[in-house]
Amino acid sequence: MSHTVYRLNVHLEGEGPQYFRRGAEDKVKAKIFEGNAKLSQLEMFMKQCLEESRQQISEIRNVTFAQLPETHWFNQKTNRWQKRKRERKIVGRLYPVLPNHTEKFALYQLLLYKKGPLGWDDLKTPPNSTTPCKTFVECAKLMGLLDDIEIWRRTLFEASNVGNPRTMRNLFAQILLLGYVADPLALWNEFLPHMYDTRNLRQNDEIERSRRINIALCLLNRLLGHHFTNNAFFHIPMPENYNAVCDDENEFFFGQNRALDGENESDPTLAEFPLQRRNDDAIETEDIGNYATLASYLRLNEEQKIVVDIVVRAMQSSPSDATTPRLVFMNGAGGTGKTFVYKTIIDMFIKYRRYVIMTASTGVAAQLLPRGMTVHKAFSIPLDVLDVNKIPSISGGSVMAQRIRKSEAIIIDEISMLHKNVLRMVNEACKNVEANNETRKLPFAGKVILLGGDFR
Ligand SMILES: Nc1ncnc2c1ncn2[C@@H]1O[C@H](COP(=O)(O)OP(=O)(O)OP(=O)(O)O)[C@@H](O)[C@H]1O
Repeated sequence: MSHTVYRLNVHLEGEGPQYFRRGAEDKVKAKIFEGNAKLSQLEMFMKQCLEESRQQISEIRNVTFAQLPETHWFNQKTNRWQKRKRERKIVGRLYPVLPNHTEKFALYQLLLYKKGPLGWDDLKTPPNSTTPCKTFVECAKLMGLLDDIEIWRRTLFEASNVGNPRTMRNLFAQILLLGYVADPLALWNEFLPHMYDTRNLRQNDEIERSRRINIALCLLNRLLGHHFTNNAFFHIPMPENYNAVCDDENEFFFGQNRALDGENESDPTLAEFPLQRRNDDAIETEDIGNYATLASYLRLNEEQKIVVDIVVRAMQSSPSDATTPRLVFMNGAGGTGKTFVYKTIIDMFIKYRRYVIMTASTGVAAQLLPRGMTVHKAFSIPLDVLDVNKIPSISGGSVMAQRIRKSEAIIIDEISMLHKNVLRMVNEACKNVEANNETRKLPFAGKVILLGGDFR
């Protein structure tokens, strides 16, 4: 190795790291409140540049932040950059910043470019100007350092010739998630007319326009939500009345809402909202008794039918009925039809509108299952499963808790690959979110548990 790499932290104003020994938290907190917090390496670089400019000398003023470590080192004791006495082979590297953290990414670009910045405002001031821009993004754009948006503009423009609002939103979400767009809001605003349905919309009807735009925002938020993020993360307005437009719970258990998603021919934004809600009481009484006539059930072989029968019988019985088994294990070598059984059960559950959570021990296995997710994700299982004192932290009002509470059955595939503590934690998660005191005492809060795997 020829050079040593010196890593440098990039942060926005007031977000610099503060290092302290355990026990000194209060001291550090007080200093921050007094405005006397220790300056970070970046802040000290800018401060020393300012000092040099006042003294009319140029030493570190001639270099960028990333070049600084080649000639200087940061003395932790004095909290200042100091000139190296001996020449050393060192290269400075800024810790990378993801482009979707737009302001920080713009700052990162500016730091790579600008030599001897005199402060935050100086960093925001383009060359040949004396007035700082409002944001780093604005400045970086003026300086031509952020031009990645062009490729996405062209992509969306091309798509807008043929795409309907739904496909445009899907594409837009993909671009946000994978394309690292520097200014998502500008892109959204530019293509907004293509993101919601404008058919039969009178030109002056602003109320109706806002309603449709809000629905488009809801649907975009939901698309992003599938990837654990939301509009706000990309600086795009959050929708109003999200729950009235998107019934996420319904979608999670029973699949896409046709009124919202099934439209190739018609756009969802024309649908009447809020949607008519299902009557949950009616669902509870829906009869699962004639499941044996379902086409998917009839395709099962005798052994597969036994498993499905046990699961259905358990669902039809009361959770407190100790005579009916509720904890089912399906053992079978690879390719013997376990997934086929899960799929049949899921089809059945969807048909009879009963709630089930379908999981597998690994993401790859989960992908093969309808609506599959990993056990860790479904029950917020901590990574360190060996710690017997750990329990999943699920807040009672969270979406996750509601899903678990509603579910009558839980399927876990590839069980042989899971540590026993995971099952313990699933059991605890079920009990912790259960509202009924009696069912809470039962294993897995009385839910039907189907485990499948191959222990050979
Ligand atoms: N009753 C059935 N009727 C028709 N095809 C079936 C039936 N059961 C299983 N199959 C088919 O057999 C193949 C293997 O089944 P499946 O994927 O369900 O096995 P598996 O036990 O889940 O395997 P693995 O453990 O490797 O995931 C699949 O193509 C599936 O469609």
